[in-house]
Formats: sequence, structure tokens, C-alpha cells
Amino acid sequence: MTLLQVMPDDAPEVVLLRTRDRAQIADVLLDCSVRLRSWPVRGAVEPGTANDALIELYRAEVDELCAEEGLKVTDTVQFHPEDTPQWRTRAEQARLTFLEEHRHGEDEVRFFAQGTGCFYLHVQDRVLAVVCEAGDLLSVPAGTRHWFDMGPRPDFCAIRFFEEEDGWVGDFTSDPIARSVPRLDALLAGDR
Ligand SMILES: CSCCC(=O)/C(O)=C/O
Ligand SMILES: [Fe+2]
Ligand code: NI
Repeated sequence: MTLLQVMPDDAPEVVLLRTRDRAQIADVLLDCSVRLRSWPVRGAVEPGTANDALIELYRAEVDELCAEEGLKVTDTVQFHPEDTPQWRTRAEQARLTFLEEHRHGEDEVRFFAQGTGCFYLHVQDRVLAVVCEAGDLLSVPAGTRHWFDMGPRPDFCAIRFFEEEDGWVGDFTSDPIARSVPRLDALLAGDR
């Protein structure tokens, strides 16, 4: 289930809010101009599924969203865990790519078709950690400071939407904040 945990940016060990109530999560995010919507999930994405085939599964929703919001480019990010050293190295490198605070010149729009990943949104003096699950469509406004953790064993398939070919390029803030905020595995361990 989707999870939201809110922390002060200067004391991330303090939990201001932790909820799995979807309506509450959507409301809190909307106060920050972040939209959380749901799409129906169209079954398991098997390892080896081509990127085009994944997008095709959600063709109706993808086309509608692109037409409504002026999004022109789509791609996918897929991680299906494997127990090989090569896979673990690739996963570690991919995880590091998104683990530093950055912002984009356009909205960050991501749909989770499968698995789990956490977006950390740094809005004013708080960090909102949004653990996304299959069916979640998250839209983060351009300019929002954020980072993403796919966890130590990445297992997710996401569709990404862009206005421009280079919409994914990040402007890194060089704020080390991401290093002091609980990562995805620690956030989920809070359930135990
Ligand atoms: C969930 S897709 C991978 C993360 C990503 O695309 C991004 O831009 C993180 O900031
Ligand atoms: Fe991003
Ligand atoms: Ni980003």
C-alpha cells in the first residue's frame, strides 16, 4: 500500500505524519501541488517485457494523460531482481543515480505499473517520503527539490512522461540532505 511519511528537513528522525490512508495522502500532497492519482493495474510485468509492450498495456491512459497535459515523450524503467553479481552492480549504480537531491525544468510524472519505489519531496522545511506502489501515478511540479530511492534490491516497473526529450535531466542542488533521511528499506522497516 502507498505510504506517506512526513519529516522536518532538519530533524528527519522526527515523524510528523505517517499514513497509508490514500485520501489523506492525496490531500497532503495536493497542498504541495503534487498529484497522486490511480490507474487500474493490468497484471504482472514479466522479466523481459519490452518497453513498448509495457506502455502498450496502458495505452488508453497514457494517450489521455499525454493529450491532457502536453506530455510528448514516454520511456520506462524496469527492474526485475536477479541473483547475479552483474545485476547487483547494475542495481547499485542505478540506485545511486537518483539518490541525490535535484529538480527538473518540467513536471516529474511517473506511473508505477509494478513494484515499489520512494520519492522524497523537499517542500519548504519538510521532507515528504512517498512510497509508491503499483497503480500510483505521481505528478511532481517542475522545480520541486526531490530524490528517489529504489531500495537495495530494486523491483519495480515505471512509465515516465516528459514534455521534452531531455526532460529527465536533473539540476542537482548539492544539498546532502538525502544522506540523512531514512531510505526506502528503513521507511518500510518502520512497519515492523
Ligand atoms: C520511478 S522512475 C525512476 C526515477 C526517476 O525517473 C526520477 O526522475 C527520479 O527523480
Ligand atoms: Fe526525477
Ligand atoms: Ni528527479
